Formats: sequence, structure tokens, C-alpha cells
Amino acid sequence: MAALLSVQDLEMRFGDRLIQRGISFDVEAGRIFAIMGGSGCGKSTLLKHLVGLLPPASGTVRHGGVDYWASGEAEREAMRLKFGMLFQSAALWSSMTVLDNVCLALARQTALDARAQEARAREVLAWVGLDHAADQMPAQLSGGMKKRAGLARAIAAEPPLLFLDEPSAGLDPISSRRLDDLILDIRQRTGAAVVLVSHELPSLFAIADDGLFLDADSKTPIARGCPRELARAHVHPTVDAFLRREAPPDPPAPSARGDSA
Ligand SMILES: Nc1ncnc2c1ncn2[C@@H]1O[C@H](COP(=O)(O)OP(=O)(O)OP(=O)(O)O)[C@@H](O)[C@H]1O
Repeated sequence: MAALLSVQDLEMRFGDRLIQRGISFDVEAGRIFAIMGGSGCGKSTLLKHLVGLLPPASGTVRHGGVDYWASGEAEREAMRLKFGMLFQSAALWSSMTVLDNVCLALARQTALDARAQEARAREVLAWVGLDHAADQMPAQLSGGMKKRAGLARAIAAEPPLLFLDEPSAGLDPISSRRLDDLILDIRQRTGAAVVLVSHELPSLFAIADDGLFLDADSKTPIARGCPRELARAHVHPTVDAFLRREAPPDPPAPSARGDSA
């Protein structure tokens, strides 16, 4: 069976400027896959290529075996309805209540009638601990509540694949931990695969079981695997600098290289 998401030899560019090349990976059902790397290495751009917001310079992105960027607009729209997305800002519709935000997503992604949409929306809001906030407007929510409302909207239709852009950025450690538990719970209950971009080490170590590390200097991925194991394995100084919060080693002094007089 085809992987839920399969990326082959992707090259990312803005005009003449190469951002990354040689990106290949598969994500299977039930996996939590982290896209990691320092600032500016191309994580958000990669996510845009994966969710259909920006075409890559070359390479393929397959959703359930179908080449997204080689498909027509109707086929792409059908693929987009099969995955959920939580943007960094949560991107809730500001003029609608929390409940209506979730109902509108269900109206777009399912054949449920209005009554069933509301029942499902309330169920999902209870799941993320926001049943009491269903009738509030997004502006009335705290940052952590907004993220949970965005997550409720993304998971309401039980998509098999979820994309999360910096889900815990800007949250205090307790809210961040709560969001991590929710993501694990979603995976457990629905069997969904999750692709996330994150800088937060506690979160990466707690939830991700696979991942890819993008390097801004070489403009290629330099490590692949579970973040916890990569942190122990000393695969590359740049990976250690990120995952162990260690400074990269200094270049050897001239005398150590044996090139002094
Ligand atoms: N629309 C654009 N046009 C030109 N260059 C861009 C554009 N968007 C991003 N870039 C550049 O591409 C590179 C990768 O950016 P991207 O936002 O994907 O990195 P990132 O790894 O997500 O960074 P951060 O962790 O800081 O969010 C950066 O050098 C950025 O300046």
C-alpha cells in the first residue's frame, strides 16, 4: 500500500537561490514525523510544498500514491480535503464563534448535515478541553486555547494526515505539554499520521518518532530518524547543536592541524 505521504528528491528554490535539495522521505499511518533544523533552513517552505501552497522547483510530493503537483485542480482540491492543517497562528476565522469555525471545516470536508456537524464539533471541542468556549469568538481566547481550537478544526473530520506548523510555539510549558498530550491522543484514537515543524525540544522528544533534519549550510538533509535517538547518536555537529543545545565545535587551532612553524 502507498505511504500516506511520499516525498521524492524534492528541490526547493526561490528564483536562483537554492534552499534545499535531495529531500526524500515517506510518512506512514500512525507516525509522528518532525521536520527539524535551524532558522531559515527551509522548514516552513517544505511544509508549503507538502500541503499544496507552493510548488517545489522539482521532485514529487505524493498523497496516498497520487502525485499532487502533477494533478489537476479538482484532484488537488480532493487531496487537500483529506488532510488537516494547523497554522502557526491557528488561523481561525475571526468573525465566527469557535463552534462555527469547527462546523465550517466539517461542512467543507464531510457530508454531515448541520445538526450532525454541530454534534461532532461539540464532541471535538470537548476532546480538546474547549467545550466551555464553544460560543466565544477567537479574539477572546488565550494563545493556548487558540491552538487547541485550531487543532479541533483540523481534526474534526478525522483526516488520516495532519500538518502542524510550530504547534507549541509561544505557549508556556504546561500548555505546550497539554498540546503534546492531545497530539499523542489524536494519533492513538484516529491512527492519523502527523507531520510537524517544531523548534521545541521537549515537544520533539515527547511526541516525534521519526524526522528529517535540514541543514542550512549544505542545503541538504543531514539526519533522519527519531529526534531522541538522533540526540544520543552524535550524527553531526549541527544536529548536536540543535538537539543537545550544544555549541558546534570550534575549528581546530592552527597548531593542532600541524601547520604552524
Ligand atoms: N517568499 C519568499 N521569497 C524569497 N525567499 C524566501 C521566501 N520565503 C522564505 N524565503 C527564504 O527561504 C529560506 C527558508 O525560509 P523558511 O521560512 O522556509 O525557513 P524556516 O526553516 O522555516 O525558518 P524559521 O525556523 O526561522 O521559521 C530563508 O532564507 C528565507 O529567507
